[in-house]
Formats: sequence, C-alpha cells, structure tokens
Amino acid sequence: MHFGDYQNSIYMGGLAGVMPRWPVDFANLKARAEEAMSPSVLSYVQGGCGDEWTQDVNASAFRNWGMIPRMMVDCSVRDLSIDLFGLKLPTPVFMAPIGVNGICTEDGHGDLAAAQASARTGVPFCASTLSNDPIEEVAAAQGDTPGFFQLYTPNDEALAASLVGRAERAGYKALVVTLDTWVTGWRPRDLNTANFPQLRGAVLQNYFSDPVFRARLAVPPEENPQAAILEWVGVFGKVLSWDDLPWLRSLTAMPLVLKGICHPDDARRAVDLGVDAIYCSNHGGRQANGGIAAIDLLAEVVAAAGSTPVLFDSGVRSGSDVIKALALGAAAVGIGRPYAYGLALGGADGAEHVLRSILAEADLLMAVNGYPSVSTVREAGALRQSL
Ligand SMILES: Cc1cc2nc3c(=O)[nH]c(=O)nc-3n(C[C@H](O)[C@H](O)[C@H](O)COP(=O)(O)O)c2cc1C
Ligand SMILES: O=C(O)C(=O)c1ccccc1
Repeated sequence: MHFGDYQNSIYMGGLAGVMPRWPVDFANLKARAEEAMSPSVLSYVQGGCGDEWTQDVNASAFRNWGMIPRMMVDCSVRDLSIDLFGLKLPTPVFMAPIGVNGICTEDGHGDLAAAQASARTGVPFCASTLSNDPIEEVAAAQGDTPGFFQLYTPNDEALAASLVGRAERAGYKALVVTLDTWVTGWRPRDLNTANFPQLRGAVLQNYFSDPVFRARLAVPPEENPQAAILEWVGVFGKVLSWDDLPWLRSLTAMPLVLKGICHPDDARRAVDLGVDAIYCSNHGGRQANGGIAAIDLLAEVVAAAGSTPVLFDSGVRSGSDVIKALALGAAAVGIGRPYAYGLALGGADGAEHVLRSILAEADLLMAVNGYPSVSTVREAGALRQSL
C-alpha cells in the first residue's frame, strides 16, 4: 500500500458506514488520549519542564516555517524512502525513544505494541533503555523493520557495555546515546503529584534482566524489588563529556548517534570526533525549560554537521511538520508523543494509525507541492514566515 492510500481507505470506509476509529490529527488525538489515559501516565507523557514553554514552542515554531509549492511536476508516484546508516528505509520517519511506552497500554506491553507498529509500517522504532519488556523481546517484535537502541549511559561501565552488547546481538542497527538526561528535569506536573513511574518499578526490565545489573544486587529484583529500584536510581545516569566518546565508540560496531545536540559547535565537535549521526532534539521540552524551539535550530545544526546525517525530533505533530523538518535538512524525523497517545488509545493498532496518518499527510503534501522525493523536499527548502 502506498502511504497516501490511507486517506483513500478512510474515505472508502466512510462510504461503507465505517468511520476511522481514532482522529487523524494531533489535537483531537490528544483530546481522546486525555480521556483514555490514567492520570499518572498522562501526566508523565504529556508533561514537560517548568511552565512547558519550550515544549509548547517546539510545536508552535513549526508555524514560523513555510514551503513554496512547485507546479507541473509529475508527482503521480512519490518516493518517501531514505538511506540511513547504509539502510534503505521506506519512509523518512522513525519512532523516537519513549521510556514509558510499556505503561501506555493497559497490558503493560506497550513496547511490544510499538515494535509491532514498526513491523507493520516499516517505520524504525528507537527502543529506549527504559522498557517494560527486555530489548531482546522488543527486537523480535520489530520483525523485518530495522530498529535502533537508545542508551541511557549508566555510571557502571560494565553495565553500559552489557546493555549495548545485548542490543547489538538482538540485531539493532544503530546506537543512540542520549546526552541530555543524566538527571531528570524539573517537571512540575509530576512533582506536584509525586509521580515518577520508574520509582514504582515500571519500565526497568532491561536492567532487571541484565546479568551485570543483577550481579550488583544482594538478592534478585523478583525477591526485593525495592532494593533493585534503589540500585537503578544509583546507577542510572553517567555524566558524559567529550572525553567519553572514544569509550562509547569502543562499545559497539553499530553506527553511533548522539541525541540532544542543539548547538552547531557541539555538532561540529561530534562530527570531528567521528560520530555517524547527530540527533538534534531538546527532548520535547522535558529536560530544560527556556530552550529555543528545536526546529528553529535545525538548519544551523545541519550546516555544521556537513555530510553527517542529522536526525530530528521535538514538536513534530503532523505530516506537514515532517516535510518542514526534511526541508530544513533533517535526514530523518522522529515522532514522539503522538504515537504514545496512539498506543494509549489502541495499542499497536493505535500507534500504526498515528504513523499512517502522519505518513499519508506527508505523502499527499509532496504530491500537491510537486516534491516527488525526499531529496526534492530538501532542495525546495523552507522559508521563515513572519506573521
Ligand atoms: C513520555 C516520554 C518519555 C521519553 N523517554 C525517552 C527515553 O527513554 N529516551 C530518550 O532518549 N528520549 C525520551 N523521550 C524524548 C523523545 O525521544 C523525544 O525527544 C521527544 O518526545 C520529542 O518531543 P515531542 O514528543 O514533543 O515531539 C521521551 C519523551 C516522552 C514524551
Ligand atoms: O521521561 C523522560 O523523558 C526520560 O527520558 C527519562 C528517563 C529516565 C529517567 C528520567 C527521565
């Protein structure tokens, strides 16, 4: 099925009296998810730092950018595929790592559901270190779709090596090291309700199943979960510096990606030190409030990265946002909160629906705007719109 055919399938379903099960746009999806999710999970997923200014401008800043359509271009067939890490991917989109996918579905297996949505759509899933199911099982559920593994670097180097080795053996195709979260940001929604799911033992299965982590415990997590959770708190975050990059590199033969780079100088430094890709993101405004909208920083990071690919997320809500990020130079675009809402509404089906809606809009926009391929989107670029 071509990605744009999702629209046709919805219209045709309507003729037969069947309406889409979930909204195709973010605002209505979010409203539905607000009704469906438990207050605790909703607060964790929806919340951000401080008064959520950065989180809000991440999304609204897309409105400052616009495209110019080209006419009389044969766009009857669009090619949404990209080459990344030597992989041929059918779309320029991936699922950003979300550490609480597991608890977004009622059965507690949201990571497997996300992986199934990835398997069905060909959209790579970047699996978080925080997971309710071990990486090996998540990888198996991703089917033939390549996946990436996101590492929260623990302060125990042997544990870091163990997690990365497991990911590599499970078949992951890239290692994404998140730089901006060795400590949790100031999140009033969660603080006001003392809401931190990890402290209740959620989403720690990659640790609890790890031989190096288990060797640190006097008794197994199954016997004393509380002690295992406290051990996790102590080991979770290593303060990384540029001097750690050779060590990170030495952990794996997988392509190495640094997530959280927003400054062009940091991008240059990472490229000089030989990383395979930059991941421009401010963690969806969940780590530091007051930061500039990530999309407004993308073009400069791309310029600084030269020929090194730049992945992007933060504030992507629609197919139009995907196209704008590509036009500003992103090599691939990460979807975050929207698919988490999809998981909460309908598990793998819900997440698949969200991805298909975003991809259908992106594909149709390329059709109407005269962009037959992702490279033509890039060539067309996007302009700043002063309102
Ligand atoms: C609930 C939630 C959990 C997240 N967990 C992780 C994580 O485990 N690892 C990580 O690198 N980023 C994590 N992120 C950040 C996302 O990968 C991504 O950067 C962010 O969602 C982009 O913002 P947006 O969803 O508003 O578009 C998380 C984001 C959310 C919303
Ligand atoms: O909630 C998050 O955004 C996140 O990535 C995280 C993961 C572990 C600890 C703290 C924050």
